[in-house]
Amino acid sequence: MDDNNLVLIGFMGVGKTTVGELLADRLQREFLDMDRVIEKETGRTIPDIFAAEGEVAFREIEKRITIDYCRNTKKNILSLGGGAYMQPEIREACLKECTVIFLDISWEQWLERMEELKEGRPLLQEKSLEEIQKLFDSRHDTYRHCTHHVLTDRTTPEEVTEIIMEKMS
Ligand SMILES: Nc1ncnc2c1ncn2[C@@H]1O[C@H](COP(=O)(O)OP(=O)(O)O)[C@@H](O)[C@H]1O
Ligand SMILES: O=C(O)C1=C[C@@H](OP(=O)(O)O)[C@@H](O)[C@H](O)C1
Ligand SMILES: [Mg+2]
Repeated sequence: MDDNNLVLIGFMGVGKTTVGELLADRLQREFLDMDRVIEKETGRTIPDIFAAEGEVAFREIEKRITIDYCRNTKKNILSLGGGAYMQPEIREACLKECTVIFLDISWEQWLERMEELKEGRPLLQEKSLEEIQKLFDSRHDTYRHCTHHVLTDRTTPEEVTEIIMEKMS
């Protein structure tokens, strides 16, 4: 395996943070959840940033910090926030500098998990189900521009980690 960062992308709640931690353990690499990095660097929680400054301001902070980590670190496992990859500059930096793993999930399977995901995710609290499904569909067209694609339906985080390990070997 090369020294590239491994970047996990996919919709809110698909398992980027959970799988990222497991993967880092298996590979003996450092794990960085970009939402947590943003919270540490700004001294505020993600919901606080959305509430006080709005989504546009959050996206600017997300862009600056995510691109910095993609370009200027090596050998880490980075889990991105679900919307980060929609920003062309972030996508370009990820595809140029990192190995990008798309964790995919069907809408039906995601719906089963939705209620437990609302806490701490402002977009899931403020949007209707119809709006969330539209966002889900449109984002999936963009996530497909990746290095590796892993469907996570009916698969445990440990199994998803194993699938990624096989793809990397
Ligand atoms: N493969 C999976 N199967 C079932 N539940 C999962 C799976 N991956 C993650 N989860 C659960 O879904 C929730 C969201 O996971 P998380 O890793 O925070 O997602 P993300 O970082 O992509 O938003 C957590 O409660 C986690 O335990
Ligand atoms: O999809 C999105 O736009 C967002 C996803 C969240 O991260 P997770 O994908 O880890 O939930 C977080 O960055 C923020 O609430 C916005
Ligand atoms: Mg996460």
